[in-house]
Amino acid sequence: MKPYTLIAPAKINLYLEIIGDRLDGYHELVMILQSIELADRLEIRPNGTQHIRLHCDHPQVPLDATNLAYRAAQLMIQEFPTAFANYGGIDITLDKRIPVAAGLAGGSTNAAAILVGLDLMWELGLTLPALRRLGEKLGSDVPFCIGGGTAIATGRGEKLDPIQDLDNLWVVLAKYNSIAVSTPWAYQTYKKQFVETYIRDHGEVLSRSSEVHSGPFVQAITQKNGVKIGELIHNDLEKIVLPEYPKVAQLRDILQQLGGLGTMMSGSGPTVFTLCESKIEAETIKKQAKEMINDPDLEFWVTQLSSSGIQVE
Ligand SMILES: C[C@](O)(CO)[C@H](O)COP(=O)(O)OP(=O)(O)OC[C@H]1O[C@@H](n2ccc(N)nc2=O)[C@H](O)[C@@H]1O
Ligand SMILES: Nc1ncnc2c1ncn2[C@@H]1O[C@H](COP(=O)(O)OP(=O)(O)OP(=O)(O)O)[C@@H](O)[C@H]1O
Repeated sequence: MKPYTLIAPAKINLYLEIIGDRLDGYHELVMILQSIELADRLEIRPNGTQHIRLHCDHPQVPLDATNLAYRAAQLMIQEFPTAFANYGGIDITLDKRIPVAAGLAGGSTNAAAILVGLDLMWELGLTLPALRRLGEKLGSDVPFCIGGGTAIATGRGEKLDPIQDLDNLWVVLAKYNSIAVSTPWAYQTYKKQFVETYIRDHGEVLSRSSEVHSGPFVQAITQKNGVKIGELIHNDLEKIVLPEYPKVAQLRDILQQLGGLGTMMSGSGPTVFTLCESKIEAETIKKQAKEMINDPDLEFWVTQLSSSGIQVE
């Protein structure tokens, strides 16, 4: 049986609005999710044992059952015991290029790659909706990561509506190596600061329609209007993460001053991105920011928006 190599792209959030509280402890969201070309590579091969073995030399990546790629393989074994009995265990080798705990869905895209890879290796013939339903069990960002591209995500992030792909723009990403943000912490703090206060003040749970500008945002994407997109990017979690991490707030300010179409934190952070019209513009902003901040802890990437989800090499 042949091994498979999977390309698992990261995502950025172009838009993240928290519109409500949910009984299951999650938040109701309206998001625009966007794949980027920065990607991890995962190789899966049958190992002739009854076990999942994960190999990765990145110091921040766990190798046990807390790894989302490992959990995705466990889920496939549980859902398809006959295929597992026929094909046996797998070795997963993860080449981690997406920064960890960065707001770029690194773990989620790895999980998505394992679902897609085992579907192929075990010849299951699962449809995209079926793969996405499996992905939901692993995390809110996983369903998006399977198909990637540009999508409107609602619910807790798992309900997806595709929109026109926005693959003509470039992006500069910047992240302090020593700063990692926990997604549960960001949402729990949001809940304490905004949702619970709302309940206290209004006597009812927070539930609003998308108040900011997701409608105009979708229109700007359809028109491929980079300037408008840059003006309308929005992330409610910035209200939580930026005050807690002043270095990230300062990085965001500096990148914003340097130009591009728009600058924002991705997801629960702490990665900050600037959207650009061209690669040259992105490289220039990266160079200037590097000179201005001059901190070896700060890492930059220049990459392009992508219309791809998980790809088989
Ligand atoms: C920040 C984003 O990455 C933006 O795309 C996502 O909203 C989070 O996606 P994710 O990491 O796949 O999230 P999950 O693994 O499903 O949940 C992690 C934690 O985030 C919180 N969470 C997540 C999604 C959501 N709609 N509401 C939440 O409150 C919950 O506390 C949950 O325990
Ligand atoms: N395959 C994986 N790759 C990276 N981290 C993983 C993986 N599996 C589990 N983890 C753990 O999950 C934590 C969050 O890592 P991840 O890179 O997925 O965060 P993130 O990009 O902020 O996620 P999201 O954007 O979906 O909220 C890490 O601190 C790490 O311990």
